[in-house]
Amino acid sequence: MNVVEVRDLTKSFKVRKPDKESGPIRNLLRPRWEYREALSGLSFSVAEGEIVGLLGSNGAGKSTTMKCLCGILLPTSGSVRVSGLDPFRDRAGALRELGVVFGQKTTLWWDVPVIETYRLLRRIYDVSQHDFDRVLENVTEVLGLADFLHTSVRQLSLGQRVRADLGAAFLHRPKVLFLDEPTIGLDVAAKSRLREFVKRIRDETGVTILLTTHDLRDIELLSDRIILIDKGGKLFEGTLAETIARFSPYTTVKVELSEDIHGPFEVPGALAGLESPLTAWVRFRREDLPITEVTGHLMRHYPVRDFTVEEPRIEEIVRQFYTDGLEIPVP
Ligand SMILES: Nc1ncnc2c1ncn2[C@@H]1O[C@H](COP(=O)(O)OP(=O)(O)OP(=O)(O)O)[C@@H](O)[C@H]1O
Repeated sequence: MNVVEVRDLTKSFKVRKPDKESGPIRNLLRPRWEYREALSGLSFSVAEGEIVGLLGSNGAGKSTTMKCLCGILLPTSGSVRVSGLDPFRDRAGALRELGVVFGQKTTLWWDVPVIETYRLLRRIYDVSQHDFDRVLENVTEVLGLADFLHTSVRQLSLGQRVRADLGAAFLHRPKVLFLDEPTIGLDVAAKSRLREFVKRIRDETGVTILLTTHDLRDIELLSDRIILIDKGGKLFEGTLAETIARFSPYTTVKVELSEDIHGPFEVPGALAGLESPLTAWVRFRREDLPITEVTGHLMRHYPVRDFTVEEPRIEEIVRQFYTDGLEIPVP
């Protein structure tokens, strides 16, 4: 079942059109307007229990999509549904179904202990004391909140604050979590802990997660599937394995030889060559040539001391998308 549905979503913003001919006073008093299209017919869906990474470079339309999904922005056209509800027209209903965490902003009250915000949220969401106690026990354990549940938010480290935010987003047991840059600004250890928590929450509760992030490790370690957007439209969507197969269909094997070879270094059906007298490489399309065939050929025909297989990484593919666009690489 799809918990998030986005269909032909467009969103335009009315913005002042700078008129260089007119002076600043005239621009202020008689502004001219134009429309900036942030989303231009975006469609995607997220199934129950999935973690999907929504990716795109700056200005691609990720935040605008998230805001439409939270009911903060009214789409210009198209539709969004969260658990079957229109988040703009039925905001209260939709908000019960979703929890939101912004890595850059907190939803917690700054001056009061974390537990006090949680108690207030219990009343806002009308969660029974029994359910609240059960979920609180669970998030405290999963997110490791016990040490700072009674500390005011202003005294927390960034990593603790984001974990407390995650707990707050989860108190009413939403079906969907929107995580907007959840690991931004965290150090390596805190990032890694937070990723573990997110994975554990999903595995233990089956919550559906839509994630935007610029951290490519978040994508690699958390997402089941990615959706790449650019200029407000979808460029590609697929599981991590599909993305790798589509955009990086080649594998490279680095070979260490135990002695010089006389003659060329060749593997049928692959590109291959010597890097130095005792090191060589083989590059081949995984779809055309099984790796066992390549390694078998190497072992039979060359004095191989060791070899390493370099599989493509999703991180590299997305990095390439950010820098060069989506071209299928040629070996
Ligand atoms: N309130 C607004 N008024 C005018 N234009 C806006 C507004 N919000 C977003 N935009 C424009 O819409 C486009 C998409 O912006 P959006 O913030 O959704 O991108 P993003 O993918 O979240 O970028 P980033 O990674 O930098 O956060 C951009 O061109 C942006 O300038």
